[in-house]
Amino acid sequence: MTNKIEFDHVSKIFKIRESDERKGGVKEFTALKNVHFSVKTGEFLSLVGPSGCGKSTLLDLLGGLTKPTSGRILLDGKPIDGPGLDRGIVFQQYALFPWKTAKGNIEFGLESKGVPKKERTEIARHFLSLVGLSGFENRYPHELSGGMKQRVAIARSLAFNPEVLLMDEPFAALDAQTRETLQTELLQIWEKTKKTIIFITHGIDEAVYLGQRVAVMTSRPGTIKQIINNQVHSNSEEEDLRSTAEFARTRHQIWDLLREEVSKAQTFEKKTQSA
Ligand SMILES: Nc1ncnc2c1ncn2[C@@H]1O[C@H](COP(=O)(O)OP(=O)(O)OP(=O)(O)O)[C@@H](O)[C@H]1O
Repeated sequence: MTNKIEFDHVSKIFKIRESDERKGGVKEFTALKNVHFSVKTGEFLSLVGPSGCGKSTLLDLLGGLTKPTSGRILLDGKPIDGPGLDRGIVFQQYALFPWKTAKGNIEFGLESKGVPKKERTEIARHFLSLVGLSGFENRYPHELSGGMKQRVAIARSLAFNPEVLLMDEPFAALDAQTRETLQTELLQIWEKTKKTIIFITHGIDEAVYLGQRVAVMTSRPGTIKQIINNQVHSNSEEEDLRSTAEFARTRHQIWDLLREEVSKAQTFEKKTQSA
């Protein structure tokens, strides 16, 4: 398998205002430092890390929403220089147009891409069916549950046929049962569509359930601490993956890597609050 995405020694420094207004200056804040890893075509990579370690920053860079301060991010060997339809992004908040139906929300983006009306409708129906929402196409967002809205958001991203799906805690706002259902559905969608997926989460269980590999980040400045090859999927065909010994072992391994980073991040937060 070839590399779809490569982070080549990427750092990101933000300029922030001094908290002491009298100083009137600007100081630098290193959010990501020397991030270096790659993702294969068709791979599902989960990314976990303590709060504030730079997960969303990393995803924003991949989405082309911001640029690295140093280093390069390559997509199919070419540097990313802005947003593009080759990358779909799904955020925690569904960001649907409230005045458009589920189908209308999906069709809207396709319209701006110049897809003819008949084709737009077919594509919207296909992806609504893929996310289990056939029959709900004429519902407005306020008539859908949180899980359904997130399904529409996923369908909308997939409708552009992106090669890469970037997901920033997409299930974090959902209740536990809906979250588990959507995780299973996402795995099925990934198997059917063979997209390259990078999935950010706070949940270790979610990371282990979904990712073929799980990348663990350090506390700030964020960098990749370790990438675990997740064997949970290869060892079990029929059982509930979450109850296997391999799942528990991998979960434990990731928590061991994270524990120290979470405590560093908490110490930093306390220091910042008391400064
Ligand atoms: N535009 C910005 N300007 C200044 N600082 C920023 C900016 N965006 C992010 N940061 C800082 O960079 C750090 C990383 O933020 P980011 O949102 O990427 O972390 P995260 O790991 O996604 O956090 P969480 O898990 O809490 O969502 C944080 O300390 C944040 O305050």
